[in-house]
Amino acid sequence: MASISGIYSASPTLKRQKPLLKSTSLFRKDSGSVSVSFSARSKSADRGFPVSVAREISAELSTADGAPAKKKGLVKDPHALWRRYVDWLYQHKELGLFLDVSRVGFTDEFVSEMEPRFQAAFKAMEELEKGAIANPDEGRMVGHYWLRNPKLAPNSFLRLQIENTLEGLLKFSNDVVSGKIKPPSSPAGRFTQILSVGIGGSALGPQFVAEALAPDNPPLKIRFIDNTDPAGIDHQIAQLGPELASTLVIVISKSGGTPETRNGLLEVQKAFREAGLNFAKQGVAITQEGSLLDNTARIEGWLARFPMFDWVGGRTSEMSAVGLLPAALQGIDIEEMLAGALLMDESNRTTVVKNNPAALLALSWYWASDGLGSKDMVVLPYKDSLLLFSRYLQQLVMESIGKEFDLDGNRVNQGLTVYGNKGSTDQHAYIQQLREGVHNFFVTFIEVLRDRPPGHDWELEPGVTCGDYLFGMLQGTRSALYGNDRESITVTVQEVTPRSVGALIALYERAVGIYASLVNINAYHQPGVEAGKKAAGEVLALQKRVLAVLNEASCKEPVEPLTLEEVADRCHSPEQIEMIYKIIAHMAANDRALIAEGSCGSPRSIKVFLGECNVDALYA
Ligand SMILES: O=P(O)(O)OC[C@H]1O[C@](O)(CO)[C@@H](O)[C@@H]1O
Repeated sequence: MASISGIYSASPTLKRQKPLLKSTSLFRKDSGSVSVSFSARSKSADRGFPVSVAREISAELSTADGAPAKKKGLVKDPHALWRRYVDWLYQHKELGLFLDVSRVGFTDEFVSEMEPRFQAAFKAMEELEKGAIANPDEGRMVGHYWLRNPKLAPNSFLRLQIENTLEGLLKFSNDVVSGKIKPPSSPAGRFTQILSVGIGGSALGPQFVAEALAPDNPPLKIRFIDNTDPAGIDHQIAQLGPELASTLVIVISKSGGTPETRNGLLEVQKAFREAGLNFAKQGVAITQEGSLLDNTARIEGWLARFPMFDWVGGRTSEMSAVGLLPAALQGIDIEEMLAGALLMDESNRTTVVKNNPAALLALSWYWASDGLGSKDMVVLPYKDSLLLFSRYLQQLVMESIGKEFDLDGNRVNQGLTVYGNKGSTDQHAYIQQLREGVHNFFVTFIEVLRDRPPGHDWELEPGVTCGDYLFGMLQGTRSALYGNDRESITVTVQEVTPRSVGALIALYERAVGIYASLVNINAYHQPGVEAGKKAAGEVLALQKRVLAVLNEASCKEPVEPLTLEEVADRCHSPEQIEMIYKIIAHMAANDRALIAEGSCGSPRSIKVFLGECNVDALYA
C-alpha cells in the first residue's frame, strides 16, 4: 500500500485530610492585589460535606464499568457552599496557584469509593517516573517528567541527554539572539524571524507558549506553518517577505516523517530557492535521531539539529527542545518554565487526593463526565494571552483519552471532549447555550488575578477598572452556570508568567495521566490517527493511478475522453468511483492540465482527458 509518509529530500476509603490553609494569604500582597487572609483549618465537624449537604444529593446513577455509583445534585445553600469551597480549595503557595473544585458535585462517598483507583493511579505514575514501559503498545517509556528534573531519569545516559540538550539549545538561542550566529545574506545582520514548521504536538505547545508569553517586542518573532494548506503556507511566506533572508526555519517532527510537515518544509525550501537563499544555513531540525528529517538535515548540513526523545510524546513535548528552543529564541525564560513545571510535578506526587491538584482535576473530570466522557470540558481562560490553552489541551486530553480499547483490550470508546476560546469573549458567542441549552459539558475557568503590570491600571469609572469587568464577567458566569446546575472548576494563577505557564502545562499533563489510569486506558499512544493517515495515503495512490489511466487515454490518436466509470474500471477500482470523481473535481479546480467535459453537478455526464500527453510517464 502506498503511503504519503515519504522522503524529506526534494523531489474506597479516603482519609480526609485537614486542609493546610492555615492563616493563608489568598491574594498575595506582593503582587499588588488585595490581601485577604483567612484560616481554613476548620474543626473536623466542619470539614467535608455537611450532613445537610449530603442529603441534598439525589438521583443515583450507576456507571457502565462497575465504577463507583454516582449521585448527582449540587450544593446550593450559600453557607454550605462556602464551607465546601474552603474545605476543597487547593493552594500551591510557591506557585501562587489555586484550584477550586467546589462547583463540581462529587460527594465524600464518591471520593472514598474512588480511593483505591487513585492509589493504583499514583502507583502507576510512580512506576512511569521510574522508567516503566508506560506505553505498552509501543513498548516505550514515558519520560516528560524527567525533562524538568533530569535527576529523575532512570539512568545517567538519559539524564545527560536531557542536560546536554538543554545546555546546547540555550547556547544556540543566546548566540542567535546576540547575533553571533547570523543568516548569511540578510541586511539585518541577524535573525529576526522564526518560521516553525510542525503539526500537532510539534506545533500546539510552541503556539500556546508564544501567545501566552512572548514579549511585545521579542528578539525573534515567530510564525507557524502547521498544515499542508498551500494557501496558508503562501500566506506565511508572503508575510515574511524580504525578511525570509533573516528567518530561522525550525522544522519540528518527532517521527521525522509526518507528511504535512514534510510538505511545509519542501514549500519553504522552494521559497528559499526562488529568493536565491541558502536554506541549509537557516534551517534547524528538531527530531528523533536517525529519522528522515534528521538524516536530511545532516546530509544537507543544516545550521543545527536538536534531539526529540523516543520517550517523549508529541503532546507532552513542550518542555523538550520542541517547546524550549522556540520559546528561548523569543526571549521567554525557559528555566522559569521548567521550574514551574518541576514545582507542580512535586505537588502532584502526594498520594493524598485532596492535596494533589492533578488528582483533584482527574476526580472532577471523572465525576462530571461519569468516567465515560459523557460531558465535554469547556475551557475558558479569562485572559487573552491564554487563548490557545484550550487548543493545546484539546490535543493533550483528547489524543490521550480518546481510545477505543482499554488496557485489558475491552472496547470502551473512551474520551473527553475539550473546546473553548476565552472569556469574556465567548460570553457573547456560545455561553447562552451553556447556561440554558443542552447540558452536556462542564467548564474550567482559568482566572488570572493580575490584570495589568503594576502602575498601569486606572479606573475607567469610579472604583472600577477594565480588569474588574473581566473579573466580574468570570465570577458572574461561574455563578450563573452553577445556578442552573452547570458544574465548573476554577484554576487561578497570579499572573501569566513562564513559571505559571510551566505549572499549568505540568498540571494538565499529570491530570491526564491520572485520569487515564482511573479509566484504565493507555494515555500515551494514538493508534486512531493512523487510520486517517493511511486513508490519505490511499487517496493519493489512487490519484496517481487515475493520472496514469488518463495519460494513457490522452496519448491515443485521437484522444480518448473517458467517463468516470471507465476511469474507475481501468484503475481496477470500480468501488472507488466516488473518490475518483472527487479527485478529478479537485484537479480540475486547480488547473491541473485536465479537461473535463460535462457538468460537475451530474457526474454521469462527465468525460475527462488530459490536455497534454506525457509520453515519458507512459513507460515509467
Ligand atoms: O511530531 P510528529 O512526528 O511530526 O507528529 C505530529 C503529530 O502527529 C501525531 O502523531 C498524530 O498523528 C501526534 O501525536 C503528533 O503530535
